[in-house]
Amino acid sequence: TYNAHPSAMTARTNGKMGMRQQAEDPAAMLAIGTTNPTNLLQPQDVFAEKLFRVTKSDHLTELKEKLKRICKHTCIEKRHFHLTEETLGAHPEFLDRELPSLDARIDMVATDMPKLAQSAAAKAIAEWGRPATDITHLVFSTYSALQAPSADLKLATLLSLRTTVCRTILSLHGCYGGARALHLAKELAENNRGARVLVACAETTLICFGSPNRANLVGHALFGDGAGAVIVGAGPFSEGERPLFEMVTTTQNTIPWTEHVISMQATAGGIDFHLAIQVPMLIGQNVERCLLDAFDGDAPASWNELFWAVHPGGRPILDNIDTVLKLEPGKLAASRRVLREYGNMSGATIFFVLDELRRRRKKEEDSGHLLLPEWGARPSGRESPSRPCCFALHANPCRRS
Ligand SMILES: CC(=O)CC(=O)SCCNC(=O)CCNC(=O)[C@H](O)C(C)(C)COP(=O)(O)OP(=O)(O)OC[C@H]1O[C@@H](n2cnc3c(N)ncnc32)[C@H](O)[C@@H]1OP(=O)(O)O
Repeated sequence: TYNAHPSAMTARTNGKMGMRQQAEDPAAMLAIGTTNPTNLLQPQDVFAEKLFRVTKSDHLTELKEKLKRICKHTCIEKRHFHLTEETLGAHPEFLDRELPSLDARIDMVATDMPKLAQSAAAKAIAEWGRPATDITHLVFSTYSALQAPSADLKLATLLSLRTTVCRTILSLHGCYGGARALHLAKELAENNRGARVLVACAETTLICFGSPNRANLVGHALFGDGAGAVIVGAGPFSEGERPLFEMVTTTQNTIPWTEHVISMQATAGGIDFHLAIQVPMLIGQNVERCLLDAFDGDAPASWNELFWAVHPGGRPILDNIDTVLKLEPGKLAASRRVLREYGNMSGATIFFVLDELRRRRKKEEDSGHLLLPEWGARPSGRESPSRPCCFALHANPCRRS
């Protein structure tokens, strides 16, 4: 309901119409769940051999050697995939970009991708401890949503969310989808008193898989499948709710003229993506300026005063952030571990990093040696360097002074 007079609008929205009042405190993450497909776990050291065999590309010896070199440099040890050799056997069109395959891919992800998200969300809801019907908003991000009714409705149905749940889907945001979904959830939670927002992100490379060529080689070496979910809510909290990370501020920043650097395009043969070789360099050159913009004059004297939850887009990206921000060794350990264990799961990756960080903090707390700083930042998580998002996070809201 809109009214030209602001005070009339306030009166109306604070009245009986339900959750329109603002929350008392900043939003916080109340629970985190992650999951990976169990179909295929692929060690990185045999990935090139296997990919070239299953795609019948063994004759491209030079390309295979290059993928082996690239795989060695990723610092990834293993990745999970939904797509199996059996599925590829049943869908030879997935190998040949000239053959139409988008319909078959969409059919498969339409069923399987919401189930992957369901598994992560169910873990988050179980940790949260309240019934799924207490969720008021759902924000779902994926680069595989090319259909309506879309994956958000399917996920809401699978989880038996109430029919009044307010749903939003973010499509083709790629790596910054998880961060943008969290950003939206913060705004929803803080502007609707009592709201509890389920943020979910599920990514599967099935939608873009193809036979190896020069253009997709790095993608083959980097990306994996996974899903993450977080419950976001702002205070007052109900009994049993435990804030994990307070989401203090969120910003998004654009590096001009970089739209061409990372892109995705739906074609009859699946989604094509492009990763320019300059990505790590552009991030290195711009990360500090984006952070200074985000902190808006309030930046700490040293970036080492913060803990870091960085989207591990690739090993040289993390290396450049380390170098430029002069981070102490181990500051990006959570991001590096997630990259090593799962690869780059695009938008879902940040949920794994946050989960890893809270595990590390818990371990430190239990041992009585708390090393992780109380305040943190989460730069990156972008589909392209042109669209970074940044959070300031507070790891122990109860201790806030
Ligand atoms: C922005 C975000 O954060 C969002 C995302 O997650 S999107 C993904 C973003 N991530 C990236 O773009 C980073 C990808 N790059 C990497 O991880 C690394 O560069 C890499 C593992 C591919 C190679 O590691 P490296 O230390 O750069 O090794 P280097 O010896 O220089 O390169 C190895 C080969 O890869 C090639 N290469 C590197 N980056 C490439 C790229 N983006 N495209 C094509 N080829 C590439 C090099 O030309 C080199 O080829 P030759 O062996 O034939 O000379």
